[in-house]
Amino acid sequence: MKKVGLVGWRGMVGSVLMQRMQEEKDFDVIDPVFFTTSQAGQPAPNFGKDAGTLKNANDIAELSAMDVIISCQGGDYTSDIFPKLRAAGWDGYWIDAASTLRMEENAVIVLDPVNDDLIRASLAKGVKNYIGGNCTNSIMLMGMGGLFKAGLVDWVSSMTYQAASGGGANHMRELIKGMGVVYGSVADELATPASAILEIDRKVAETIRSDVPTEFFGAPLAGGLIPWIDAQLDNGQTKEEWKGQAEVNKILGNAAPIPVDGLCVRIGAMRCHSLALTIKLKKDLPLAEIEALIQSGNQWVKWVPNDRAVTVKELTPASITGKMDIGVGRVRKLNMGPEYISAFVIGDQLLWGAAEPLRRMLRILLG
Ligand SMILES: NC(=O)C1=CN([C@@H]2O[C@H](COP(=O)(O)OP(=O)(O)OC[C@H]3O[C@@H](n4cnc5c(N)ncnc54)[C@H](OP(=O)(O)O)[C@@H]3O)[C@@H](O)[C@H]2O)C=CC1
Ligand SMILES: N[C@@H](CC(=O)OP(=O)(O)O)C(=O)O
Repeated sequence: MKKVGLVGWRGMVGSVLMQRMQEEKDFDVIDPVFFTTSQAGQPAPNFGKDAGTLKNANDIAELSAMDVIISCQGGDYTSDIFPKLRAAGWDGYWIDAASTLRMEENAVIVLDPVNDDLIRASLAKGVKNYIGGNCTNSIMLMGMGGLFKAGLVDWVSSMTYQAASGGGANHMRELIKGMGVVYGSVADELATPASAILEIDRKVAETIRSDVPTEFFGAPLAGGLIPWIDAQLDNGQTKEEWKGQAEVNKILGNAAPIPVDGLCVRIGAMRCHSLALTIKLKKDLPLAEIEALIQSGNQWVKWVPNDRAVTVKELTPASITGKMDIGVGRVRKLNMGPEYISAFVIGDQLLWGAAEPLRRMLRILLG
């Protein structure tokens, strides 16, 4: 059995990965070794198999004994440890959730329902680094992969609605605390049906401006939104927006890049990222044909007809959270012309957006 080192297993992405690996019985077919940067020597978790004690995640010799390492520990860890490991001659497979290595020439961004061919060709060529994609891009491609595969996409404008979990566990907690603070500011008035709505609104606005916690997001998210995600680039894009075109085209292995751009916005959802897409197709196709192509993308596409009742029930974070489904709906032709379509794509950003592509890459390696 292959020795698989797991780093970052107790973090948020790592915990979802452990949950999925248990569900899919991945631990039955590996020899797991758990690493930590802070708890070395303590008992390792037991996911159906005794794994002894936690090893030091900064110990290059311990890491070098692994056939495969999966890291969900974050970009700083990757930047520090990965070069040292390779410099020490380690030749195993590195699977990572962090963005650090994604655009490196010797790394593949993994999303096998979309780029299985590229992954297998890279394995055959001896590539050893397999990196999970940005959550928003992975969800978009899981939803619209059928159209990309058919070579029909001329360009994509991608406007996103990204959940708090994209920032990490503390950001999710801050969102919930903020919701509580907002509610608390008008709890008495809400209990009194006769109270004036404009007074409630005034108090809520004042609370959002001054009392909602902003330590992690830097701005109030509860009852609002933040139209900026990640670092500022010189060209006016955010880093999150830059990743759209760069990563999507790398995942697809495109020699001629398809333009992908738009604005990324943080909203008060817990762990579902959504995208409102405008897609320019290369030709005018009947809507039924476009719908069939999208549905054929992969088995996780959950097609939602462009109908009010089913859309408000099925194409929402409430419906999609915690599931492997990628919801795709609101598909229709736009006024701009017959080649222009809209689509709304939604997925759990901790599943397909982070953990799932990593465990599926491990399965590909195990054969
Ligand atoms: N959040 C997201 O949506 C996505 C994240 N990623 C990548 O994954 C990386 C990890 O993200 P995320 O899982 O959110 O990070 P977390 O902050 O939840 O976990 C990272 C590490 O923090 C340490 N840690 C310290 N205190 C605790 C605690 N109380 N509970 C659990 N862990 C603790 C653990 O390491 P130790 O055991 O060594 O102390 C853990 O492995 C990111 O940096 C990013 O590169 C990728 C895609 C999406
Ligand atoms: N930046 C994403 C989450 C994330 O971790 O992305 P990446 O893996 O590209 O750093 C978000 O905030 O929603």
